[in-house]
Amino acid sequence: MSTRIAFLGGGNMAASLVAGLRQAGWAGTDILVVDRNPDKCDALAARHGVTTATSIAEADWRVDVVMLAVKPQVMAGAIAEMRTALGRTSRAPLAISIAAGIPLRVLATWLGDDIECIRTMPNTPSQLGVGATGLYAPPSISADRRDLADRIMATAGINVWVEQEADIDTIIATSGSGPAYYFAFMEAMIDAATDMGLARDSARQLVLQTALGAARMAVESGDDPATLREKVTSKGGTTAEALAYFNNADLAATVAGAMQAAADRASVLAQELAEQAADTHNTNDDR
Ligand SMILES: NC(=O)C1=CN([C@@H]2O[C@H](COP(=O)(O)OP(=O)(O)OC[C@H]3O[C@@H](n4cnc5c(N)ncnc54)[C@H](O)[C@@H]3O)[C@@H](O)[C@H]2O)C=CC1
Ligand SMILES: O=C(O)[C@@H]1CCC=N1
Repeated sequence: MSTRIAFLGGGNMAASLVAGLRQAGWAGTDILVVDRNPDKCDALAARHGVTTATSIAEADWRVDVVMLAVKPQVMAGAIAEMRTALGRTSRAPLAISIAAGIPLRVLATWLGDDIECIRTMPNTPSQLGVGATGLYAPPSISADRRDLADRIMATAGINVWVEQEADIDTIIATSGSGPAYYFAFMEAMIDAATDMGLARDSARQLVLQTALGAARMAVESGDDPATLREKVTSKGGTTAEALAYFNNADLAATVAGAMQAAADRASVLAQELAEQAADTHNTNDDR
């Protein structure tokens, strides 16, 4: 029997994962996207032939897996609505969270005892099947359910499982947010080349193809990035000058600082959401 997957939230990341699933041959009729924005639903239905619903309450939640794909700040409310709607169905789906900064202990308070959850951190290149996803499952999750999550996320690209949930914050800072770092670098190079006199379109073509070429070499050549860098760098040549400039500006420390800032933000989000979950719990207890 086929596995039915629902996406709670049909935004950027859900759209990327749906594209990966469809490209890998997952049937559109086995994918439900629930998003309150009808434009998102219409676009995904037209592009990928998936079933959609604009109301959590009215969606058909007879599914095997729910991908938790709304923003962290609105997750509690969306799950609460889903829980009410799920009350009508008999089987509890496996939840797979893709949200940054919501620990499993917080998700568990929102999901309830009967819905197990696996935490993942994908990235937007999933839409081309070249995504990178980190995954963590608590020891209580069965091998079958881990395999199911692995199979779903593998349609997006590579999977890296971690043994500790805390490592997910490092993955957020590395591959979750990572595409944006490379895009920012591309933007800066395009601007610089344009300022130096190239037509913007020429600068754009050269920068993008260079990024693609460098990434493919790093993945396909078998050499590590340091070796590949050395092969570009002629003694007394031009690359050495540029790299010395980066070193003087302490590029490595800047990158490390940026990644730490991303991981710290995930911790702060987790703290805020844990407090919110405790408040909700206390309010319910007071009733
Ligand atoms: N964008 C990215 O590169 C990545 C995002 N994530 C995670 O994915 C999650 C979603 O992020 P994005 O897709 O970027 O956000 P987004 O804002 O593009 O998508 C969220 C969607 O949820 C919908 N939504 C909000 N409340 C709803 C409700 N109550 N019922 C139904 N739909 C509702 C919105 O209409 C929106 O389309 C976040 O938790 C984020 O941490 C994870 C990895 C990478
Ligand atoms: O910026 C964010 O919070 C999300 C998580 C990783 C990428 N985008």
